Amino acid sequence: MPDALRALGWKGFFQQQVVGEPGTPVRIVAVHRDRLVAAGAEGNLEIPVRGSFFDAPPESLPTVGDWLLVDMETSQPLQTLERSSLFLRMAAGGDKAQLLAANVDTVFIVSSCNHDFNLSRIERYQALVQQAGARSVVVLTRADTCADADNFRERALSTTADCVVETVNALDPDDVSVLKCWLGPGETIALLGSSGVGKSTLLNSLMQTEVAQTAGIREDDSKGRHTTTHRELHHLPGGAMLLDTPGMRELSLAGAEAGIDAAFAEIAERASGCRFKDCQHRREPGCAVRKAVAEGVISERRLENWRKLQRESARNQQTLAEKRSGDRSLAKTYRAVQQHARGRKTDGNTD
Ligand SMILES: Nc1nc2c(ncn2[C@@H]2O[C@H](COP(=O)(O)OP(=O)(O)OP(=O)(O)O)[C@@H](O)[C@H]2O)c(=O)[nH]1
Ligand SMILES: [Zn+2]
Repeated sequence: MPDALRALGWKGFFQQQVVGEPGTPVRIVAVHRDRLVAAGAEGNLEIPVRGSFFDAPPESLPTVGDWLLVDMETSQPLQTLERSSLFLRMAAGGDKAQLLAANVDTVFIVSSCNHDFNLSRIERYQALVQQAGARSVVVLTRADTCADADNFRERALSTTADCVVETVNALDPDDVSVLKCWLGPGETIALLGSSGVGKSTLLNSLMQTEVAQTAGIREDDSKGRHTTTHRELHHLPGGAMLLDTPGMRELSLAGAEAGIDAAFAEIAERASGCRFKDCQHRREPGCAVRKAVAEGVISERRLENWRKLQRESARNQQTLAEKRSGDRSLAKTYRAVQQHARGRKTDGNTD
């Protein structure tokens, strides 16, 4: 496996898909209206957005982070490789799923050790990341301004069973080096978190430079309007890449029951013991989940949040299904990453 490709995030999961296939692998690093910018073993390549390959529904088009096989003679894409993870949002108008990022390995869910700290919001992000097929690490900033950072850490740890939490002073490059183990060569990461929690600060410390300021460069589209469709993969000093797209802040939960259940595993597990298959865990007789709440095994707050997220996901899914896009394509779009995530869990393989 060539080192240049590995540095771009090429892994066994992609290698196994290209055996005997024509074309050269390249990774999409930016998506523009009229062209894609890709990086490959031989350097960067521009792929014009034209031809039948692009004549597809939005949820099938390549997005930033995707691996494509390209005919290097013509710069024409031949196929998009199956993704190890995939993030999407509802497009403006809410009738289409719009792909935002593919093949992200680890997402740092950023929150602060202060009054902004909100467990239910962290859980929403955990469900999103689970659904996308990536792994999440909760990063709590402002540990330096808080006397009881460990208390926040404990509370964050009370979310999912396999939750990983790090507390940092995001202003200090030495301190954020605790995140190094997720930042090895060829690893792709992304940041999620509300405004002001310290994402740009964290990125700056990770880069030890001031790159975050330059993200989301404005450019003119063909009608002379400014658009902020520039999306980017930044290279971090340790060899990892940070995928920074503005839309990552508006991720949607749609058709995400599997991700929500994975993020609330203790509820999903108990629910299989409920008398009714469609039990809402409210006042139904024989409800194993309510029983666990009464016994103090499941928190009432988490059950309430699980319900809220299931509602949000179902409502968005319904909107997509009613409009042209349909739920079948979304289910299909997600199926592969769910299978990959399950495979990774059972064999411990991160490829
Ligand atoms: N003391 C301290 N200040 C921090 C820390 N993290 C962030 N800050 C400060 O918090 C403020 C907001 O941080 P940003 O990095 O701009 O937050 P953001 O998440 O990028 O915000 P958006 O760009 O709005 O999404 C800045 O003034 C930072 O200096 C930290 O760990 N310790
Ligand atoms: Zn029940």
